[in-house]
Amino acid sequence: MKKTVALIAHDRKKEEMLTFVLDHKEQLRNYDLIATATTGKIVKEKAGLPITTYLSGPLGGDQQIGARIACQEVSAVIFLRDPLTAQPHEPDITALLRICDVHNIPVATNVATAGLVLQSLD
Ligand SMILES: O=C(CO)COP(=O)(O)O
Repeated sequence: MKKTVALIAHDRKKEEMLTFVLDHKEQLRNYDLIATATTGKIVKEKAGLPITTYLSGPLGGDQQIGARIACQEVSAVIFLRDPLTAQPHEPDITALLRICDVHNIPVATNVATAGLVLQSLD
């Protein structure tokens, strides 16, 4: 069974996420990808990778992905947070990071770490 990798990026990090995905496209094909709505739409349309999307982060998407993590269904999370902008759904973001720690799931919050996490998944 394929491992599942979650991709999430805040608005000012979406371009960085797209560049990361394009740079790692062949490797990412090996995984079932899941994402919050807008991040997933960009990955699907601009990188052409199949991806399952949930709600947008502010509407509950982080919590939906968190639920999958809690069910042990996600192998790694790449979450490019915007550290310079306050988010209305900050509690959901904190909860997502917390649930990764609860279940010892690797979570990368910048592209440098994301590269290392992907390398170690194979
Ligand atoms: O807000 C997000 C994560 O907290 C991301 O949601 P979108 O991918 O829908 O922009």
